[in-house]
Amino acid sequence: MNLHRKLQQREAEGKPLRVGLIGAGKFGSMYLSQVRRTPGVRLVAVADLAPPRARAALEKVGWEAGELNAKSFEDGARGGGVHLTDDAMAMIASPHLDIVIDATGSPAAGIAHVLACCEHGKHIVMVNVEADALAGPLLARRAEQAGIVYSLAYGDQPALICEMVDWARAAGFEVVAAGKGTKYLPEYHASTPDTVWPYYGFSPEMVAAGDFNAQMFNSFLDGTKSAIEMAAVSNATGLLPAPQGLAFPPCGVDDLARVLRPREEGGMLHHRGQVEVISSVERDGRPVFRDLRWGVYVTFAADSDYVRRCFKEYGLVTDPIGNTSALYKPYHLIGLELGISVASVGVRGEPTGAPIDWHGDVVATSKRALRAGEVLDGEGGFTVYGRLMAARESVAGGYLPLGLAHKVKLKADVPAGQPVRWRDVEFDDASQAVRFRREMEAAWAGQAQPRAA
Ligand SMILES: NC(=O)c1ccc[n+]([C@@H]2O[C@H](COP(=O)([O-])OP(=O)(O)OC[C@H]3O[C@@H](n4cnc5c(N)ncnc54)[C@H](O)[C@@H]3O)[C@@H](O)[C@H]2O)c1
Ligand SMILES: N[C@@H](CCO)C(=O)O
Repeated sequence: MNLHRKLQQREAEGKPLRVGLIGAGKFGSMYLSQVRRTPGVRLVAVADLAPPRARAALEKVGWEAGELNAKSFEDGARGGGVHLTDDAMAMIASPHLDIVIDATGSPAAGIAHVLACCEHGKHIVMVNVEADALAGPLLARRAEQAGIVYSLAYGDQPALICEMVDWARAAGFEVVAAGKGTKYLPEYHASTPDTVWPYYGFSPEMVAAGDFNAQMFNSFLDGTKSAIEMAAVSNATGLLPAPQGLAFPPCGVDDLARVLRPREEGGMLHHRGQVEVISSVERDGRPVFRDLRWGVYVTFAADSDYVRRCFKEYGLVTDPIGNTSALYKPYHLIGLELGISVASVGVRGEPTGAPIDWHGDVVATSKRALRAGEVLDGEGGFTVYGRLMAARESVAGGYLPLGLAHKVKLKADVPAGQPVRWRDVEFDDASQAVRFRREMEAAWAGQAQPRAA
């Protein structure tokens, strides 16, 4: 690991990485708290729909009011403080920064931001995994053509999983499964922003003292974020979802190698090389022993007597036959560790994970019986949750991607628990996000995508 040394060099040479953040919410705030302590990185500007909220976020995490008065992007780049703006597009177009971070969570805005980064030659760190799940494979292709780096965001679980998958493969292991932990019960699929906090485990005092968006956090709970994240991992690693989507098996860290292996070997996987999310609670609500609620894992195979023996000699926890083992990371640090992506992109020119093909998709699925005339309200809302599906199944079924289930009116009733189809909604053909997604569907239509065996 030499990122810190390279950043120090940048600092010493007076050539800091010049960074602009879009979206100063919870994730953005966590990054803002760390960037001021990071050598070799200069925060030039923050763009948010509400600049006063951005100012409040910066001050809350320790910035002095006097550090927030840069008059322009140029002023910010020269060290005159941070420039606050509501104009993300102007920030991306500015020649005074090198790396843009999208931490808005808005799929349509994310697509627009990446395309603007391509146009203006800015690297993009995509915290906005909602946009990545909607159109990441084509966005990454566009970024490559434009000569910029498109990177998943370290600190969120997908990039941490990509790192573990890369570790295993680069060390010569076959990856059997990879994924993350979360708190899951089947009833959470119907959760709404009104019911999220007790399920999530936050007391009213914690909610009152924090800076949380109830709809965003509900998307972490109702299965949507898990589906989005596993679509991102699938597209970035080639690991495929099971045909039924995510099964959320309850599993503790000592059981990873036993549970996350194929069914025919005694585990629960549909196939080798699968993405899966494990639950920190048993189906009856009891806590799982040594759960991985906040973490990520990879299971990998030995595939030779010699390596199986090494696993034993060096104390690895394995499945009963000693062929599969696991590594895990107990936590993800959200925006607090986003600097790893910024540094990797800025000093190495390498993403911390990026889509390489289109395998996984997230389909809008009704939380309850929906009636024609109702308006869908996107990730974590009252009407739909996201279900992971193979991209080929999603396209063949004509299903509506979750990232487009925003402010669209239903033309038909949808029974509870069913995927919504494109033909069930009135969508705006002229919108950039709809056009871009349609373009991705067309671009991949003729390509043979691998099918889970
Ligand atoms: N909160 C978490 O714990 C967490 C964890 C992992 C990943 N994330 C990811 O971080 C991203 C943001 O989540 P959050 O919880 O910080 O949400 P949030 O609602 O707290 O913050 C989003 C911010 O972006 C701003 N914004 C929205 N659209 C914008 C636009 N078009 N232009 C400029 N600003 C815009 C909003 O005003 C808001 O301040 C999402 O992609 C989410 O998946 C969040
Ligand atoms: N991914 C986390 C939330 C924030 O990353 C979860 O599943 O609860």
